[in-house]
Amino acid sequence: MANNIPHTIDELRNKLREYEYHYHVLDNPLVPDAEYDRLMNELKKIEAENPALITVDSPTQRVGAKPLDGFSQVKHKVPMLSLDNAFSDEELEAFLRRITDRATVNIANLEFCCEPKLDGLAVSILYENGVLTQAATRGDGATGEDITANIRTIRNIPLKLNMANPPASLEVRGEVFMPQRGFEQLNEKALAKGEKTFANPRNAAAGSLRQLDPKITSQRPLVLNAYGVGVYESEQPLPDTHFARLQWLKSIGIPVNNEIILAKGMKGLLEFYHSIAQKRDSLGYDIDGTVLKINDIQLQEQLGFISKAPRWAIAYKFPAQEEMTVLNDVEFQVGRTGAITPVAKLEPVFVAGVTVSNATLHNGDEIARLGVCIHDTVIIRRAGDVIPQIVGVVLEKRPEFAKSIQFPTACPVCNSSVIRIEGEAVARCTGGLFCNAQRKEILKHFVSRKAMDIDGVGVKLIEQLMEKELLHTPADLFKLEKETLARLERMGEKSATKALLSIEKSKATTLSRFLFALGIREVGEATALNLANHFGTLDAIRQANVEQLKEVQDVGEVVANHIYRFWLEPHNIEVVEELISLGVHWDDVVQQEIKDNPLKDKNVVLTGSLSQLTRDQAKALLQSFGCKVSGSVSKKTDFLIAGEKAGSKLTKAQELGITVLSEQDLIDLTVE
Ligand SMILES: NC(=O)c1ccc[n+]([C@@H]2O[C@H](COP(=O)([O-])OP(=O)(O)OC[C@H]3O[C@@H](n4cnc5c(N)ncnc54)[C@H](O)[C@@H]3O)[C@@H](O)[C@H]2O)c1
Ligand SMILES: [Zn+2]
Repeated sequence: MANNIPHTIDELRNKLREYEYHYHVLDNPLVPDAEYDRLMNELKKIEAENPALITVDSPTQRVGAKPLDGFSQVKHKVPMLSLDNAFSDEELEAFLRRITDRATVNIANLEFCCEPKLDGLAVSILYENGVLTQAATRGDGATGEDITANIRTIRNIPLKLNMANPPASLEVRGEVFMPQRGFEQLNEKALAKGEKTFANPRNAAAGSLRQLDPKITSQRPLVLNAYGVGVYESEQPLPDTHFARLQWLKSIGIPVNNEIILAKGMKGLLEFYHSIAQKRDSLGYDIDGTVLKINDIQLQEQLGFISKAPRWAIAYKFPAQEEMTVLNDVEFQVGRTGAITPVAKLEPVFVAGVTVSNATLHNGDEIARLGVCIHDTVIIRRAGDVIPQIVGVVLEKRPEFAKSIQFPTACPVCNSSVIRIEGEAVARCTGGLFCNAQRKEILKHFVSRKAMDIDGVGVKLIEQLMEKELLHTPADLFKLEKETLARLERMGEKSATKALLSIEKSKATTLSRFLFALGIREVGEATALNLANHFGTLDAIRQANVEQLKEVQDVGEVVANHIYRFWLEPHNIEVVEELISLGVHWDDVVQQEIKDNPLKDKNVVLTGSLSQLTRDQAKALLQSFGCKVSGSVSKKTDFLIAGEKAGSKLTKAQELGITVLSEQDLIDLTVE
């Protein structure tokens, strides 16, 4: 066994170095911090038990990582250190005990400056004679990267100190981080452009600050909070407590965090820790714990440093928000609107205080973006009240038997086909009228006032009937019998009669109400009316292709596709035909006769931007004169109406020799 230790230690150290490189240098961690911390603790334990094995280059003895090649290097005059960690009250007590071992103080009265531990990256900013002249990352603590140009782009960092007699040099130390809102917006933009997103705000901040092109940094929402002073040269001495120094920094224009307070003894430290933990979700920026520092600078100096951290401060950390676990399977759930959501079935894991065994994967794009497979080890993030999410895959742990995730082509609930309309992230079950997952919403909508207007059938009754398996599709409503209804809870003879009467009455309806009642996605009342007026009969609507559907006012590509797909699903047709055979009827819409005019029956295309009419107004105007308005220019096109900045359609029309009219021409034609 003993022989095994050096081997284990080497492996451990190499693993830690690899993780540090990816985290500190590439800003792209391979594993969650919790995993890194576990390995680090293990190494510390082995080294504590075998002090002879400690080497100067062990990860326990060093800070961060070497600076990246692309940047010039900055040597820190005063080393930039790390912090010792505590993860429990016992570890915090041990820290306090180490202080009393070295200094005669009464802990109960010892004052600490208590600060949130901001989750970004440490920077050093040098002001010479009041002017910002240099900025650097922490790097390996001795040497950092020159990021002066990038730091100058951060709005809350003054380029000049706000004071009369500035010190010859003042090195401000602090954390640059990205507030959550900015992080979300940045990721949304990246997603929209199909670019890589950041797993968390810390990576986003580090990746944004360590850019070779400061223009990119300037577009990133970064913020500085200062937490200390490094080099200081001036005739004026600095205040003699840490807290007073922070106040002074604030007074000369350097931003300092507002949550910082003074507290005494173990009790005071714990109170701060718990109150900040409570506020954590509402701060608007990520913190991963508290930093507790002895306030008296003289005592700080007396205590000094151990290898890579001061003895007078500790980071008391919160439980990790990111953990890793195995993705056992993916289940596809069908929502009330037919949206199909992949749900990750996880090996249960404890994250930020709760056991997590499910996480949302959102949609097919998200699965592709993550590149996640079943049996992968994944990184789970649970921040605040947000549903746990998979933010990354630990590729080095992918087993050979990992298998890719197949998005279903048929609905897992009703077996209707699943489609995804171009430009939409969500895939949906098309069996709207038939699908059990969607039936409650569909039925509620079907009976509603502006649809079939069945006022004797409310939500409670629908729920009861569904529970008793008496109601699956809207057609079942028309098969209900009085005895069945009367036997239901809170129903009785009278309500049953009333329900049946209003069901009977609803059979005489209009085409537009019926269309609206079918609950086709994005077909609201107005669209249903336009469809009915345009096509006149249900059969005509059923037979229309996407191009023909797009001729209807207010119907664009997406809506046309929803309507078209609805009729492609045989289950929907079954229900509609059943409704009709059960007696639902309407009069076909009589289409108005349009008087002869130069525009009647012409094929017209609109392009460019109009100044007097909106697109929809122009379309409606043309239709009222009997035009067919379509989206693309072809040989069949009679007129092209071209507004400002018309592009390829105009060129094509000119090539085909098609008459081109201006917006004014159109108005003149229609006024006469
Ligand atoms: N996931 C990985 O692969 C991986 C690899 C390496 C390191 N890490 C993580 O990095 C951390 C270790 O890095 P570290 O050495 O920078 O230590 P640290 O982040 O735990 O603590 C030191 C840092 O805290 C920051 N800080 C925030 N608020 C502060 C305040 N008010 N006062 C003083 N400092 C404040 C400073 O940037 C300082 O450099 C751990 O959380 C570890 O899990 C993760
Ligand atoms: Zn379905």
